Amino acid sequence: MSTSVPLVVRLLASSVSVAGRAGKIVRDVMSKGELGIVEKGKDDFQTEADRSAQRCIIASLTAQYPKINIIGEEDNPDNEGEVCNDWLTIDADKEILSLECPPFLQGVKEEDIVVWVDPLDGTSEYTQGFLEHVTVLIGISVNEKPVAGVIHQPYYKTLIGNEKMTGRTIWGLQEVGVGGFTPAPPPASLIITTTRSHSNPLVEKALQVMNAAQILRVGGAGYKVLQLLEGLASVYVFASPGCKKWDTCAPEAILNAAGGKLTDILGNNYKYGASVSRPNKTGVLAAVNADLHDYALNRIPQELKEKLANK
Ligand SMILES: Nc1ncnc2c1ncn2[C@@H]1O[C@H](COP(=O)(O)O)[C@@H](O)[C@H]1OP(=O)(O)O
Ligand SMILES: [Mg+2]
Ligand SMILES: [Mg+2]
Ligand SMILES: [Mg+2]
Repeated sequence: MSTSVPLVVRLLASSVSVAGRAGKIVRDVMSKGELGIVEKGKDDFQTEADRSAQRCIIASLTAQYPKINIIGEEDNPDNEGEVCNDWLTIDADKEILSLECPPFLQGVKEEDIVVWVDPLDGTSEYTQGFLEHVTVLIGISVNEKPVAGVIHQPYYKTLIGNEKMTGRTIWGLQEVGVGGFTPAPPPASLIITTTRSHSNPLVEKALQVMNAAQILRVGGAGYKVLQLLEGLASVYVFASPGCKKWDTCAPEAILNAAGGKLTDILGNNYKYGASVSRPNKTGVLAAVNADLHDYALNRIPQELKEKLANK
């Protein structure tokens, strides 16, 4: 790999490759049928796929970028341990390596970067068989801001010619754009996407006030942001704590690169430095463009915003 390629671009290229490898681990665990489910908390599960995919991603990125702070969702004592060679992925996606690095990211050093890893987003859906909702998320932040990211969808199916392909990888880089799929314009009417497995009265209240033509209930922050990018929905509303920094870093970076916006329910940006608290306490509000984001933000009653802020 050429070292003349700026660090952020190399890291994104490596992340695209390793996300695909992690996606294969996610499929392999499911085909073996031994999910090894552990309950971390209420409505909060971990499987062998979450654990193994995270070990693969963290070991592979650490081997290549030893000084980058990489934070994964799973509290996994094996993270530091040996990882089989078959999981170590040091390839880098060629298409990404050839991207022009935006000037503001050219001088970035390993010490300036925090990578947020969600090895399997949509674990509830994974255990219940809603496999297309499952994604692998790798978000790259620089000086607390999400600047690049990868959403890999291990169960996405396409036909290319006569060949069946499984899995796809969507990426985004600020000031460059997005790739790995064809973005589509927003739907003509207001279609909202939201949680299917973590709802509560506040979440429902925030949906009621939107006056939406349709509400889609699907799993995972990654999958919902993909729905925005593909023109299946225009706004993602989740007025509840529950998501964490690894859920939103990659989706936010990709959505930004496509001209969209992701904030909390009060309209404030989350920060992604290593010392921030993990939970996104004040929810998620994302939209395909600033106008729709403004519309949704203005619809949410002040009282609901305060309830969430004071939780
Ligand atoms: N109450 C919660 N407990 C644990 N994880 C949550 C909770 N709410 C949201 N999440 C995480 O945020 C993602 C998006 O939320 P939702 O699917 O409900 O819209 C979930 O897939 C889950 O990520 P993960 O599956 O990686 O643990
Ligand atoms: Mg989880
Ligand atoms: Mg997640
Ligand atoms: Mg997860």
